[in-house]
Amino acid sequence: MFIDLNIPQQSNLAQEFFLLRQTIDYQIYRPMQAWQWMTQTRSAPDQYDWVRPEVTESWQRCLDEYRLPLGNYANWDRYQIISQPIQLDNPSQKIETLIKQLNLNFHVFLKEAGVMMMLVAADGRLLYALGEQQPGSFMSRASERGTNWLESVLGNNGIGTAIELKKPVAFQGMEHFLSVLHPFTTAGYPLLDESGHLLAVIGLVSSHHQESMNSLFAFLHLICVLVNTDFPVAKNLLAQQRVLEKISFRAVPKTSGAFGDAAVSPALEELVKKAVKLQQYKIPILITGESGVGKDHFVNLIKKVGPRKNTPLIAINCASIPHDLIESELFGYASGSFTGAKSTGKPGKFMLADTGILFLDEIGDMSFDLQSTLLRVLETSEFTPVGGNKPIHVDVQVVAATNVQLLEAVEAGRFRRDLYYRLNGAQIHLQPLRDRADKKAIIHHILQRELNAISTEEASIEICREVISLFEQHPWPGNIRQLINVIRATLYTASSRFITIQDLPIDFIAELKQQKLLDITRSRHPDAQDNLSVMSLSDWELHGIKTALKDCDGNISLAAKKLGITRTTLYKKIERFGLNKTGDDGLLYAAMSN
Ligand SMILES: Nc1ncnc2c1ncn2[C@@H]1O[C@H](COP(=O)(O)OP(=O)(O)OP(=O)(O)O)[C@@H](O)[C@H]1O
Repeated sequence: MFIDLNIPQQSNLAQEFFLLRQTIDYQIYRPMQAWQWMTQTRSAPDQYDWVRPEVTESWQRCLDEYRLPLGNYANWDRYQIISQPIQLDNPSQKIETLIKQLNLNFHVFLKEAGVMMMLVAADGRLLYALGEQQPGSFMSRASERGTNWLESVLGNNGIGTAIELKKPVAFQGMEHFLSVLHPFTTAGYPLLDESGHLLAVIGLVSSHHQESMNSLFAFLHLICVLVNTDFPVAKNLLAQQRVLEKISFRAVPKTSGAFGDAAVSPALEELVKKAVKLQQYKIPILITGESGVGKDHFVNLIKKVGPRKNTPLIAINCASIPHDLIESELFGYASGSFTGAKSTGKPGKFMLADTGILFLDEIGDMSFDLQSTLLRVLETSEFTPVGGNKPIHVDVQVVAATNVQLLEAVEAGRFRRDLYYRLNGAQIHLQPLRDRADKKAIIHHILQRELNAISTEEASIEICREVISLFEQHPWPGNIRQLINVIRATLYTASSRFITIQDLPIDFIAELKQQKLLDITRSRHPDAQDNLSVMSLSDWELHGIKTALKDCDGNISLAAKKLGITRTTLYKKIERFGLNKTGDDGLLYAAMSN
């Protein structure tokens, strides 16, 4: 089998790489000091301006959990090649075959670039390595089949840490715990099965560590995208990637239960059950909750599964009935009762709802004088059509809904107290989406539903995890209605079948920024490159400080907190970089004394 290098859409690659870079960019980079400090103090530095948190955390594991020795030597006594045969399950065997195939296409590049590509089993043992190494060197031994790359043996490294964290990760130079890896950059990309179970890791090791982490990661990513395009098993596995923010949602076969395609979590189901019971005793139900939480939708659900499921559901929007038509709308009229009336007469909503449910939507917005008319009928279940002379008795289940605080309206004299108690036989409150324990489940359900609606059999639409995570964090002031609108606007106007932040509607992006869920750089177009990756270390530091000061409007305390350093340290750095004179961006930081 020859693998056709069918490179996916460039725009997707650019977007994914942009997302990836965000995870490996430093604010300030000073691993040498950090490493020396760690070897002297036997503790990982917790100041974020030294090394990235991933580095600190992995060093901490090396110290506390694996108790690796410190110093200028590798953990040779535990570094070993495990000789017993490596049993691979089926998917890993397929991946190994694939990597061998990729060798046909990459070996020249690997050789020229001094990069080793490795396939490592989930237990940390190396299965296969491509690329040439100097005989007798550390790397030539570490690339033998069976070599154990786990963190507990070689300290943090792209491969072992990817196994530990089950996410793509890279380390360069002195970010490695063991000095034997200091001359290298290591990167690893885990392949997971659909349930998140680790199958193997594809790793790269480069001997040119300076500034090479980004390009190594990009190359690794390219390999994995190629795996993804031509390898059905891996396609599903890679779909689960977290840092690559790859597929999290794709269309699945449609299923429909008692509630159709509604998002019904156990909590909502409980409320439906309660409402069904209330209907059995014909107790008026008052549904409350913010706009868009699904009050209307809820009424449809309780009709679907309640005792009145085969009877009419008649809805009245109490806020919009014209005042002079209210009586005829509600009670109907007898033939010829007024000019313009139909000669046959017309049944009103109460009549139409007989034996079924009468839904009084937006009851809190009903005008005060109409409230007494309504109260009268609710009390007797009887009404007389306009122009008629015989009262009519009806059997209706009354359900009202409002997003107004009705009790407050009662206190303020805008809503009749007696009507309030008449409607409020029992109250069902639908919480705003942001407060619901089942918020994520609802979001996921609706995403899935909308994806199903738009995906075709041939082509699925996929949504990157970062977008989903923003959805999960957003407070959704417009509740489920807003959620549906944003999802639809995103899906229907997306530039490709892989949805990223760039596809979100502009007004929603603005809302995310306002909520501080998205910073400006995260929503920038992926093609907007900057030169951050080729800055010197002190440029990094300066850049980090300036950015923090700007973000915090010059507030020293906040900026120091953001940078993870003390105010005194920040003042010193400001002085060192001459930021206490007027900066090139016109800010005089020295004037800030907070
Ligand atoms: N559980 C749910 N599953 C799927 N869709 C839902 C669910 N709840 C609400 N929706 C959808 O959310 C949107 C808003 O719901 P609905 O109109 O019922 O809200 P509301 O609380 O009545 O709003 P308002 O007070 O503004 O009238 C509708 O499109 C509805 O279909």
